Amino acid sequence: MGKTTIIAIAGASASGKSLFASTVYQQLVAELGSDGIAILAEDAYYRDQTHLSLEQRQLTNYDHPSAFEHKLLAKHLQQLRDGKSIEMPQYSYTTHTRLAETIPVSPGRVVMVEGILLLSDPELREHFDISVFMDTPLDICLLRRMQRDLEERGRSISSITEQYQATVRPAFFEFILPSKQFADLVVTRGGQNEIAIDLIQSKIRQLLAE
Ligand SMILES: Nc1ncnc2c1ncn2[C@@H]1O[C@H](COP(=O)(O)OP(=O)(O)O)[C@@H](O)[C@H]1O
Ligand SMILES: Nc1ccn([C@@H]2O[C@H](COP(=O)(O)O)[C@@H](O)[C@H]2O)c(=O)n1
Repeated sequence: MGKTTIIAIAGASASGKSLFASTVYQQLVAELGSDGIAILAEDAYYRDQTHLSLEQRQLTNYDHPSAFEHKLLAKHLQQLRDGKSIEMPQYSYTTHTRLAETIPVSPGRVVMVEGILLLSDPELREHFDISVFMDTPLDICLLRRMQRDLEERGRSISSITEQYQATVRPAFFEFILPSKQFADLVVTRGGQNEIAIDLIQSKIRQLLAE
């Protein structure tokens, strides 16, 4: 196998990171097959909290770097680069814990990883060959997050608004926005930016052809 390229996709919560990553992935997989290209989620590396009660887990700040096991993510990225398979954790936003089952991820020529704090961690940044920042207006992110958290993450309007004001918005200004300077490509209009999707896909095709 040739050299591995690791592409990070960062940005605010609900800025469209996973939609962007999966759009790029699905179109390429249709052309190239699933060998050679893999997607990881930073959210899968939220710390396991099974030792805490549900009430205690609800008090965790999920927008602070300390909520993530970035060292494990860094180790997994290095293993994929070294041509080794990894077992990616799975995470539940309902119980705020890791699931017992992991997902095997085979090494590929291209690894995409998406998450809010990827570019804010200097050690993680060392692993990225290409960094993308989704620059979606924060009010749009909030609207999308509300709808998603209500429909998919079992949250109430009051818990969404409390969490947003207590941790999500402050962390955006403290950690996420300052990390934009480390991006090679800043993407506006998220998953609807077909030019940006095309650019990343062309780069990936070029890498896979080398
Ligand atoms: N350009 C867009 N137009 C409409 N809805 C979008 C767009 N981008 C993302 N969404 C929706 O917003 C929500 C959050 O998007 P997602 O990609 O999961 O964000 P992130 O991974 O950054 O948290 C999802 O429900 C997704 O379908
Ligand atoms: N138990 C958890 C874990 C995380 N969150 C929120 O998820 C956001 C990151 O995921 P995105 O898909 O939105 O990028 C982050 O802002 C956390 O607040 C949560 O609510 N509960």
